[in-house]
Amino acid sequence: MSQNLSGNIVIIGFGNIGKALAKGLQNIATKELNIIVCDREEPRPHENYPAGLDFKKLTYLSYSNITEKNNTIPLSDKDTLIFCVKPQNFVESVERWKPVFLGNKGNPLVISILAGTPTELIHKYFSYDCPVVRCMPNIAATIDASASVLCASSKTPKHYLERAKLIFDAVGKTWIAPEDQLDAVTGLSGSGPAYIYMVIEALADGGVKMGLPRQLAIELATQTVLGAAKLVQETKEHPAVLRDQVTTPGGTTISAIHELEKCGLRPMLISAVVTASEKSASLAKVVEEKIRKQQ
Ligand SMILES: NC(=O)C1=CN([C@@H]2O[C@H](COP(=O)(O)OP(=O)(O)OC[C@H]3O[C@@H](n4cnc5c(N)ncnc54)[C@H](OP(=O)(O)O)[C@@H]3O)[C@@H](O)[C@H]2O)C=CC1
Ligand SMILES: O=C(O)[C@@H]1CCC=N1
Repeated sequence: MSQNLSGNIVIIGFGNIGKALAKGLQNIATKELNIIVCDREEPRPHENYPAGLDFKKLTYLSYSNITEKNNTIPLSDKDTLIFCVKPQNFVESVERWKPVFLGNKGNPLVISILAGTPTELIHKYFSYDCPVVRCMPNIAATIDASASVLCASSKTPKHYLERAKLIFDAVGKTWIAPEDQLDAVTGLSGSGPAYIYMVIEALADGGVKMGLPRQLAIELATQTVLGAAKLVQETKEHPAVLRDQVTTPGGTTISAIHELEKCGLRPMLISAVVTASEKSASLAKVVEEKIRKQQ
């Protein structure tokens, strides 16, 4: 897989997801494939970094150690820029980093993982010449377990989408989907890990309430979520079929399911995905407004 990737992969924005991608991608770094990360500031000692992140496998650029005057790193067609900043910081990040990376050598692939930001806006503000791919990964990229969904802009030749897929294949599983599904993907698998952490925490609290030690309760809740997810993935059974296999007639599980139905677990999770998808779609306006003010 990694033999087809070469050049530079530049991650702009070294926050939560930027660090996760850097941690995942450092494993495919070679003499021919450099991973460059860019943020406003130098790494701060008190910051949280993913376990195993190795700064020696990365080149780190900050506002203070690179300036347009003293360094430019013109990227070519075989290089890739991945924007990992918040939508409201996209315009500022283009202003700051475009002069560093866009010389006259070529047009790198530009990947945006910004929630809610259409490829058309990336073209409009960054470049109409560069190929543009939009991707929604998730935080499990840190351990090569991301669910990532990709789409290319209509102007982008297919082989660039294939390159983007190779990059995200290195940090988990990937799917290709039409761009109009990316907000729904964001509400489901982009934000989804947060919902599952809440589920794990609440299950563990239930165990603690019933007398289990906290650490054991967290480990059991985690393994239960992992095992249940793996069973769906490996058997490809509908989740309802697997749920029925746990639900012994007159047993414990059906009593709990009755309680979950009364409390509205399913409508609650459906609403969570819907509201996060709608919020994602609304973020395009934030970027549009920033672009309008800049022009
Ligand atoms: N977190 C997640 O699980 C996922 C996030 N995303 C998307 O990724 C993007 C980032 O999210 P997240 O990592 O959570 O946010 P964070 O705030 O954790 O990270 C953003 C990082 O970008 C930095 N930054 C801001 N402006 C610039 C700039 N001009 N140049 C370089 N770096 C800059 C920020 O620095 P500073 O702190 O100084 O502002 C910060 O370190 C968002 O668009 C989000 O929609 C997509 C999928 C999953
Ligand atoms: O919360 C957010 O906006 C980002 C997008 C998906 C996950 N985190």
